[in-house]
Amino acid sequence: MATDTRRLIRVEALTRRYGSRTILDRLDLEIEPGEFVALLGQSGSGKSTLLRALAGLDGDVAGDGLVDVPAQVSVVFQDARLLPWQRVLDNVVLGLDGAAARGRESLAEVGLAGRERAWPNELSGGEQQRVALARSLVREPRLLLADEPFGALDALTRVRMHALLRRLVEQHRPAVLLVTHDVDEAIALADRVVVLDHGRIAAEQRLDGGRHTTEIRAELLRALGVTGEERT
Ligand SMILES: Nc1ncnc2c1ncn2[C@@H]1O[C@H](COP(=O)(O)OP(=O)(O)OP(=O)(O)O)[C@@H](O)[C@H]1O
Repeated sequence: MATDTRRLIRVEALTRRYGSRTILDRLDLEIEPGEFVALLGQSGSGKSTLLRALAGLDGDVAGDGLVDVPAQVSVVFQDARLLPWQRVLDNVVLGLDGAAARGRESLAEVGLAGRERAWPNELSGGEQQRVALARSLVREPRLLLADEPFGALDALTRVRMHALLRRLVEQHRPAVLLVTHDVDEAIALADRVVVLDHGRIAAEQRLDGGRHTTEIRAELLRALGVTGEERT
């Protein structure tokens, strides 16, 4: 059988403009199947714009370039975006016919077995994000896009969610693009960290165990424009 050498996700010379402002500037990015890429960048650097482009959620935005992504893409946002009038299980399998059993399995995977019939407002913020993850994973995405999914959670819940996400990704092996403000979160979770600056890639670091993470962290912070004095 011929080896499929295609890259799973390919962005080439991607440009996006809002009015006269160029937000993404001839950006190139490739993500391998199953690779976990974290995207860092100062506020306004274009992270969410890139994610929206990959999700196909920016239909009427001006720009050009190539976006080549697989058909099965799931997106998780900072807020869980559950439908308040649908029970937890119905939120997970929304739009999928005959998927209740798979939905239950997904809920069990995120630690919410037994909460299928709860209403979203009966769940904590962290639990709602678990439901959002279950909703994504039940669709078996080849690409999982996550825009600061843990940004609104407390530190302890965030650490738990990191472990959960790592486990789910190991099991389901989607490629992941995670937008985050948190350098340590990026280092903890990703195979590769990419820093965006004014819509271009300013730095890239692989977490393949070859180098010490303190060194990688310092380089990422430098690329983010954090001065030595500000570093902790
Ligand atoms: N719909 C829009 N109309 C006009 N300008 C927009 C729109 N969406 C985003 N922008 C602008 O594009 C720039 C990049 O926004 P984007 O949300 O991609 O940045 P970001 O890196 O995700 O920032 P943050 O970390 O603060 O979420 C910002 O300056 C923003 O004001």
